[in-house]
Amino acid sequence: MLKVSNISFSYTSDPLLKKMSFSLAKGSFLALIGESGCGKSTLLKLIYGLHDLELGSIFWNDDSVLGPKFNLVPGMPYMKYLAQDFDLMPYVTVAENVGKFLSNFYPEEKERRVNELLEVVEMTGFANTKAQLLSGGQMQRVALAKVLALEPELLLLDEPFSHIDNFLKNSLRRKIFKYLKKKEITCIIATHDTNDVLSFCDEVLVMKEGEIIDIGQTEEIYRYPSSFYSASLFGEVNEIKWEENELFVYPHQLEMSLNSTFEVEVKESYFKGDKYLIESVFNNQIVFFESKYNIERNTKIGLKIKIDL
Ligand SMILES: Nc1ncnc2c1ncn2[C@@H]1O[C@H](COP(=O)(O)OP(=O)(O)OP(=O)(O)O)[C@@H](O)[C@H]1O
Repeated sequence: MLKVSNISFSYTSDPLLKKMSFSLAKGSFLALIGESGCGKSTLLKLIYGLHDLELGSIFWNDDSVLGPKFNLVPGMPYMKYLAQDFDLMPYVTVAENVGKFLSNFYPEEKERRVNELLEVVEMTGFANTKAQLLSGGQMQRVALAKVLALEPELLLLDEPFSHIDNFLKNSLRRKIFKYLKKKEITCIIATHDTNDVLSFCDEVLVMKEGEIIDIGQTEEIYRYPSSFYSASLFGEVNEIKWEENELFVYPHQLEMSLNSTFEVEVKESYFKGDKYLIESVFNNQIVFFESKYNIERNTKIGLKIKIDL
């Protein structure tokens, strides 16, 4: 189990992470989400031991994570951290990069393992290509294979699919997360991509200005976000203020209704493939809802909130 207790950290005189505490069970996947610059990468680096904590402690089971002041080689041996810059050796092959941390003592076992991982990241055909000749997305896939090579107990991923095109992303994501579950590798993933979060992560931690503002099971946080900020990290959301009430409602939770007094005026329709996202106005507030069909600008439509959210 990972136990982060009361940690604080800053790069400058401004505090960045403020007394953060949470824990994560073995084998669980946690998504770190929050606006750019809120400290997600820094939190991953602290968990890995790349910076010294100012306050608090981080434990993986009974081992305390040590920063560079106390650890000659930064980074804890049973963890792997995939940074946004991939950290590949450019002049050696893909296979050598992936096998960098594997022992040469058992060459057949090493080759088998490298091939297995190249298969997971769908890079088998590039085994003998020098890393410098790869595209950004291919480099990212090799970097993923490399951090998996030694089967870490805790894997820390910083935007791991950001350079991978949509064509490949979905199947790759399914393969990687399935592999991690099978191996019971605990995983923390900093991401801006809600598809990483909703389908694959068991838990979500929402960060804002260096603090945890929501943490819990993914479905719970999605359905009952504590703020507009948390909800909007999952996509478009409406903050509907009505008399004394304030509600956070996703566009798919609204439906058209003939007799509703909640009447909006349509401003724009955005084609989304299987539906349109309609931008409308109600009491000077922007309201997004979904429609099967395009709706003309200035049309007045009654809406209601679906009972079964
Ligand atoms: N080595 C550093 N020295 C000084 N400031 C830094 C350093 N690394 C990051 N920062 C600053 O700390 C803040 C948090 O950065 P961090 O990369 O942790 O945020 P993030 O939430 O991961 O952002 P993003 O989503 O854009 O990747 C930012 O304001 C950043 O400029």
